Amino acid sequence: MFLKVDIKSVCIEENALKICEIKTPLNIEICDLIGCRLCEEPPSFLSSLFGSSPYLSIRYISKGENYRWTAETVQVTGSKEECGALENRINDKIGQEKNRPKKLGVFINPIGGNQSSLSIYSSVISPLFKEANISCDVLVTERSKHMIDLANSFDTTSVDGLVVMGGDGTLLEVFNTLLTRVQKEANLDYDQPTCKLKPLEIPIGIIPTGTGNGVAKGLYGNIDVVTAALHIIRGRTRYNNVQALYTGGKLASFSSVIVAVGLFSEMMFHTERQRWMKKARYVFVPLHLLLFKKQRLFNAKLTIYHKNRNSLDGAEPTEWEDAVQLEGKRLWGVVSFSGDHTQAGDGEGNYVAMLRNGPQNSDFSLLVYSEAGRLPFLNHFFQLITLSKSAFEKDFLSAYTVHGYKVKIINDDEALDPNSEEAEISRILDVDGELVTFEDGEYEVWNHLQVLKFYTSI
Ligand SMILES: Nc1ncnc2c1ncn2[C@@H]1O[C@H](COP(=O)(O)OP(=O)(O)OP(=O)(O)O)[C@@H](O)[C@H]1O
Repeated sequence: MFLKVDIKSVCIEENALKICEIKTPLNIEICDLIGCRLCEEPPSFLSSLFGSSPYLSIRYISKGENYRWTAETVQVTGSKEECGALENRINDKIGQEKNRPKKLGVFINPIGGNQSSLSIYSSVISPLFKEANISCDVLVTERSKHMIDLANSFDTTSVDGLVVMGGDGTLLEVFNTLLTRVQKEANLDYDQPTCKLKPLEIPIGIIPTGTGNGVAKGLYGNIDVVTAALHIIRGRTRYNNVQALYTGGKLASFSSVIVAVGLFSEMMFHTERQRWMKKARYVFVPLHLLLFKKQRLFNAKLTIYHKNRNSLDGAEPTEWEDAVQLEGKRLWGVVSFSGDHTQAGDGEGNYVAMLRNGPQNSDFSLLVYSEAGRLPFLNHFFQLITLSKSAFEKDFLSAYTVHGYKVKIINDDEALDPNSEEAEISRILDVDGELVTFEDGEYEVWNHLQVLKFYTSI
């Protein structure tokens, strides 16, 4: 929306900028102002005769349906002195918004999703950050895993926050590196699942330009890049939980979306090999596997941990209960994802509910799949993507809310050539869309509360 008003219809109050004498008066909260600047009409014949007319361009956040935010403009006309005075008052007010970042480290994966991160940064994100008076240190990856080096050598004390442009995989590389570094610096025994981790204090924002953008959906309610940038500009933050994966007695990775073995890791393995298909591989590979390939079932011992029910309310529990042990059942997959599936309803916004309620709740969702018909599974798969409640009510699926769990694969196929593709697939996990190998057929996943701080206002 573009609005042109006279300076006399604008007034600033304690918490809001008001624009009256228009059809629908505007009440813009100070925290929703992006920035303002004094401009002059470009020189013309008339301006050379009568002098140029200055105006103040005020940019603000407008909140639409489905959590979609846009950047709008009010053009205020008046004398140069009046406009200059209003500009100073607005900028003073914005300056009092203490949460707002002034300098950001921007980490860009140029090949994620549609490979459009760089052009989105220069045409959309950088101009918005400039309007908000935010300066940026920009780092762009040149190869796979380069983000880990970039994050590792980045001085996080030189900025107020970080911005990741890419998908869940890029975000994972950044926070895996930084969160692990924090634990090392604090000298914590972070390879122990019950070790209380130190939070990563620097806030992270995500501009969703990957293929899988699950975290952004949970933080902003959609994967619109402008909405994401406006959340970052506003500067409000929230701590989120992470899952931590342990194998071979060590911490192997954190995760903010999904840890999966079986059908989902097999899908990710083949998806990675078809990168040339770009985004289409995320449709083609799952369909091909589900419709034409034999289901790879496996035996596993699964141990589920709940919070110790004897622990005092609110106190961090120090012991854990073995609640369920599933053994001897032929499984197709074991999948955990951050957030609580019982918050699922109908529609995209549920990602928000799932993650928003997460930090107070120490549990996360675990799905255990047994053999399923192809079509019922496909139906489930698409319901799962939209987080529909009915996705979790299937006879081939057991859904739990857990604090941690352990999987021990019981390999009954001794004849498997250890160098074969089959064997390779049986040793990998899908962690936020990245492939991670686990050792001796065994791994554990535990939830860690409020250790990552994200820019979000919802
Ligand atoms: N410049 C680069 N060249 C090649 N690979 C890169 C580059 N930068 C990052 N990567 C790799 O991209 C992957 C992360 O991609 P991300 O998940 O952010 O986007 P995506 O489109 O969702 O991912 P993917 O294409 O893997 O599904 C990581 O494996 C990372 O190592």
